Amino acid sequence: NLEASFEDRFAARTQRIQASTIREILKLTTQPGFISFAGGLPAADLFPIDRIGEATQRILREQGAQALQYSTTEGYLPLREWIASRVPGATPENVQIVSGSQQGLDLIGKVLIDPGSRVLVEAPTYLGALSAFNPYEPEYVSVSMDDEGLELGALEAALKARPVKFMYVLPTFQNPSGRLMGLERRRALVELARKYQTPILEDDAYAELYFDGKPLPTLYALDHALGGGNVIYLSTTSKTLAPGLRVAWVVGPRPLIQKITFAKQGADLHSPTLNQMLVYELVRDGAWYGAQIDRIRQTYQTRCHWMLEALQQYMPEDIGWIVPRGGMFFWLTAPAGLDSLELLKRAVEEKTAFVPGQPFFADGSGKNTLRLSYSSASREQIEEGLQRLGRAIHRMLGRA
Ligand SMILES: Cc1ncc(COP(=O)(O)O)c(CN[C@@H](CCCC(=O)O)C(=O)O)c1O
Repeated sequence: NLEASFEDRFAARTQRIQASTIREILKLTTQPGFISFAGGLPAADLFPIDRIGEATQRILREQGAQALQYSTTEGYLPLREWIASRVPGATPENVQIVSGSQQGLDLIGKVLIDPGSRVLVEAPTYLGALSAFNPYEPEYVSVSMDDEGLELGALEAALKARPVKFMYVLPTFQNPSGRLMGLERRRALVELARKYQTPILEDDAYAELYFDGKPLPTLYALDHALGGGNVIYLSTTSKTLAPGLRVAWVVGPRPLIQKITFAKQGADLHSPTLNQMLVYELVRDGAWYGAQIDRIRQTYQTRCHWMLEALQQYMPEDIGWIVPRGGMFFWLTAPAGLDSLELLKRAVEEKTAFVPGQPFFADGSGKNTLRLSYSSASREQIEEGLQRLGRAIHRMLGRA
């Protein structure tokens, strides 16, 4: 029949389009009584719903026609000006608003990756970036990490071996490992990237979610101090306001931003006008926005501590983890033989879930790793969910 014949009609590039593991698990976890640690879902109890209602009403009252009309592809100018004012050396012409940083990843892939282009990524890296880049058929170069992030020796060897189109780096509370790259490593990385004239795509989704100490300078800022032009910076309001608004931005060299703007014209014309105006209304009040982010930081630090206690109590001793100093995730490593995909099946039987680690590795490794998110779990859910997970792991490791 005609419907079935679509199976033969798909473009060749769709061979590289697979379901997102996170999105697929998300669907699973809507069953009652299910406790999921899978999606990096920001704490819904912290969404500023009343303030968003008031601001939306005000915008519709005072600028309704503009808010509901088509608008420019580049994005709402006052918001671009606000973003540029916080990025060293940036003007609004360096800023493109995108519908979630996920769209930023897709558009950057679309304008930079040819079939066979080498794209350098961390091992592990954010699986959503791999999903965005895959249809453009890159050849990934996976580079190992130590406690601080990318190992620069391995990185230089890879850059020396063959030309790389760009490197995708998450220096601040890396997804999924939670790692934080220190200042010296950041400086050395930026210098290395300039030496090999290989642009860095810096994905800074979790920059504001630090628990202690001061935020470190972005790779973009460090590169700007050396003359600029070699870092593309991605950030989003998904973790500080609400992911459902889909408002994020790319800051980068003007020729690239212009190309992304043209690509976006062909993708969705522009990001939602009302949402951009709403985000601007919220962030322009620095006192409120700063307090909002403080609330989020304190909540995640508390939930992170609860999960750490539960891990110590319920995990077998041969399960290792990295204690994050910000962000949303614990990254667990099990004994080499344990397959976390198999573990997920047993965990789901116990009505709990996490993200198996293998989809975060471009080189197919990482079977024995898993990612847990604490950002939207209560103390009881963390306690109960980790007990369930502990039982599943003990059974798999063949212990009572
Ligand atoms: C490093 C990094 N870059 C981009 C994104 C996408 O965020 P946007 O909401 O598109 O701005 C994210 C969001 N990742 C979350 C949310 C995924 C949400 C989902 O697929 O349901 C996660 O890893 O669970 C990220 O961690």
